[in-house]
Amino acid sequence: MSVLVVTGTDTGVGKTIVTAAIAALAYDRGSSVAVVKPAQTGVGPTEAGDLDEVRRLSGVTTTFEFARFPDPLSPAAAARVSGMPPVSLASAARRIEELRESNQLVLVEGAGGLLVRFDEDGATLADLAKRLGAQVLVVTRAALGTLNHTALTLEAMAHRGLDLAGLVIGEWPVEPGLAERCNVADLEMLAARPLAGVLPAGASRCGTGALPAATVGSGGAVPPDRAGSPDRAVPPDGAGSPHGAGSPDRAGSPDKAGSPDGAAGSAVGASGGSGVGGGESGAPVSRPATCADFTTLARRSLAPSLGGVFDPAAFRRTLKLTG
Ligand SMILES: Nc1ncnc2c1ncn2[C@@H]1O[C@H](COP(=O)(O)OP(=O)(O)OP(=O)(O)O)[C@@H](O)[C@H]1O
Ligand SMILES: C[C@H](N)[C@H](N)CCCCCC(=O)O
Ligand SMILES: [Mg+2]
Repeated sequence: MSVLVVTGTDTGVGKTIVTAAIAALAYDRGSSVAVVKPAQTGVGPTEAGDLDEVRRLSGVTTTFEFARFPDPLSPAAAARVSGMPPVSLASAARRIEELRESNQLVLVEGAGGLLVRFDEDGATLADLAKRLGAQVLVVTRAALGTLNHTALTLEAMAHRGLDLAGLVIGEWPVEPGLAERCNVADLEMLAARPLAGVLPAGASRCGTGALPAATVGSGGAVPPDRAGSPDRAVPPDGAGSPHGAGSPDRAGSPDKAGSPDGAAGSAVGASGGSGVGGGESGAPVSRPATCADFTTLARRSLAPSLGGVFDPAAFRRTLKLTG
């Protein structure tokens, strides 16, 4: 149904954890969700990639990595160096369109920022989003330097007629300094809208016994019944939370288009291996505590447009910001 492209102002800004958070919330409310990483670079054939992290945190197992290149480079450069063929934008778009037919939400995580190249012809994630007619979510940093990177990304999107789904801060520090605090209002000014989410630092430690303190959303969350904003980027399909955090969960996803990660020409094994959602048809499986914790955190950290209850105005009040 919907495709949401997740980009960032840079590599390492938290696209993967934000993708996992959106996936967790969609899954929790009963949506069929697929997550695609068209090109994974910087990890070897047997190493964990971004989709392993998505599976670990969200419990979503319908994940697809179209190509993997070992060198930590842009997909175009990594393909060139490895001698492997680059990712074809046309074929990536085709496969995502197929997934869209059988899933209520398809999340597509880029590599690095919006204009990083997939191939020698200069195809980018922006081209993929355009071809798919997908909204683009921009993950950004909180720290000094983010205003320029964010402005450049948003300007490039506007130039290409791409629709902004929202701006999310990927990692909000436990002790924000002056720049981080001031940047909240300035980022909202650049996006011409409130933040669509703020993930707290340490969010990826879910499941390691070190869930971060509720630095975001505590006292800022709006009641769950507000989670029906008309301008939501993620469709409000499904009623209630059939996969409620910690509750018995769905059986394996019968609605997958093709087979999950690793099965379609990828060298990547299905190393998610947690058994989440992987039960025999009809047999409920439990959602591990990692995903329950992470889903709770995701709900507090993402705005209603992304399925959560994060309230940017309350967040600003908590920071004692006026902007
Ligand atoms: N909110 C957060 N809490 C804890 N760690 C975080 C958070 N956001 C990002 N990180 C960490 O920062 C690093 C980079 O983040 P991440 O891998 O999500 O970046 P990315 O934008 O997905 O980069 P890439 O372009 O490689 O896909 C990771 O080690 C991740 O665990
Ligand atoms: C290896 C890294 N983690 C990403 N997967 C790829 C980032 C490419 C960035 C290219 C660039 O903007 O210079
Ligand atoms: Mg990533």
